[in-house]
Amino acid sequence: MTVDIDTSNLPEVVGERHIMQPLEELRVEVPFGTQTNPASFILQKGSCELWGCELALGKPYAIATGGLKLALFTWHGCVVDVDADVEISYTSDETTSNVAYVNTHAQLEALRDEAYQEQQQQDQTQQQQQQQDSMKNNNNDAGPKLVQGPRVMVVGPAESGKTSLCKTLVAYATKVGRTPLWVDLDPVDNSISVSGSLSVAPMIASAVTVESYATCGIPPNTVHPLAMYHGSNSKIHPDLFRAQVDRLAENINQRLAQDENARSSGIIVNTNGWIQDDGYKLLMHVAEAMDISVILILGHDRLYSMMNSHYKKILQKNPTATVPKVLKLPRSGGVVSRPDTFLQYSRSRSVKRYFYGDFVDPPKTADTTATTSKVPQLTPFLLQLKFTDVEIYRLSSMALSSSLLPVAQQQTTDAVQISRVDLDTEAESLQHALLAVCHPSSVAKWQASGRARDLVCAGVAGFCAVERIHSETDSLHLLSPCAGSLPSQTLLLGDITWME
Ligand SMILES: Nc1ncnc2c1ncn2[C@@H]1O[C@H](COP(=O)(O)OP(=O)(O)OP(=O)(O)O)[C@@H](O)[C@H]1O
Repeated sequence: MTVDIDTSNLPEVVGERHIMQPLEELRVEVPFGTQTNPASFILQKGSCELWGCELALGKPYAIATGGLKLALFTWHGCVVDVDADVEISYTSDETTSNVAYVNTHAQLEALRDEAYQEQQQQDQTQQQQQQQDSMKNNNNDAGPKLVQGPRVMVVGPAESGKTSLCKTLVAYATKVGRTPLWVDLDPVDNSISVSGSLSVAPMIASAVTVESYATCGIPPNTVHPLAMYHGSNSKIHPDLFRAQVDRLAENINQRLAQDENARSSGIIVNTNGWIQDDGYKLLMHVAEAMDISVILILGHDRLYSMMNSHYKKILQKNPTATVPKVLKLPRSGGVVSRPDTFLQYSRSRSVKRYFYGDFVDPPKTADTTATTSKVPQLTPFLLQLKFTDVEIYRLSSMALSSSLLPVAQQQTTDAVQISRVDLDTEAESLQHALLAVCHPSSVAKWQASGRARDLVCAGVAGFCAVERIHSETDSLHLLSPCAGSLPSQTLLLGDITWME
């Protein structure tokens, strides 16, 4: 049934106008372009949202370099203008997946409410118990059991809409005042930090914006993510991945133990699209390590059946075991696969955004002739360091295939290894490399234990990019997000390079 959308008193058309019926979605693809030719869209009437994040009426959203593949969805109908060199744009009414996602959010909300109330009751009982104990002079130090909100993991093949679903669930949750942790375990295309990392960020409503959802995940400087450097955006090292996930899970538990609102809000985990063989094992590892309570599978029957029967077997052996609920969700018909060049630009944009922030309006000055074009939000600095001032370690994995080991023997060396880069002979190979700067505390821990995983499975202080190598003066120029010396001299190297 079509509804009459009131198109009276509309402002002048900006670009192309789209009049959308309730429950329709405008799907837009814009290629990467130049900064002088930004893509913009504006909601002229009604209401609509980008992956759960509502657009403000009459506000132009400009994306400096284009490079968009997005969907604007309306519950009640709207008028949207899109001003861009669009590759393709069309309206679709096949949006049952959006309805399924909002229903999923409602079910998660019920679990969050339950967790919050249970925690309140438990705290009350605990207080009463403590009062009684103090009257009887009993010293019962057993702490209360921490009640957890839903721990959700989104899985599915590559380009099935996992990231978009995570964004939607995060946006809906923060809109109603929740503060879930958003975990991104996709080093190939990370929404929270630069690509090549595994990361987690505590989400709040102000960190969910249309501009950042349209390009990456969160606007710079709103929330402070914890990022571990996996070192590659083209492949996943299973041992390193497992070790980093375990440590992330510990960090998440520590954080949630301190923060009651975040605990009841739960976590939302985005995974990578590796679902076959070792990839499947890694997913099961994540589910166990992160104590996942709900697994959402995007349109993949085989994966659904494999996971379901895995947990059924566990329950058959031990009927009291706690296993996650496995749910299948429809995949949106709008999800598109991105060509390699698009992905490369998109990764490069996420690194550039790390150093320069978003493009924002220039500060207002009395000079009326001053430029009005957008300027980068942040200013990175160039550090010049001697080779002797830094220690650079390459991430590597020493995992031996079981076929290379004697029968029934296990590998004795730690599979997570690092090797020092000899700057006297290998400096040239660092050109444009992205380096992770380690925290002094993790460097100290690693030096005391000698275990590489103490260094690589810790959150990094930040990232630097090698701008130039001066072999004649034995020095290198690093682009750093802030002025002053680096927090530590120990840097991690993967296979990611970046140049402006
Ligand atoms: N409904 C939609 N309409 C148009 N484009 C969409 C829609 N949903 C998702 N997309 C786009 O499709 C692409 C793939 O979606 P998304 O990143 O969510 O998938 P993914 O499963 O996380 O992919 P990957 O496994 O490669 O990280 C993205 O560019 C996204 O912006």
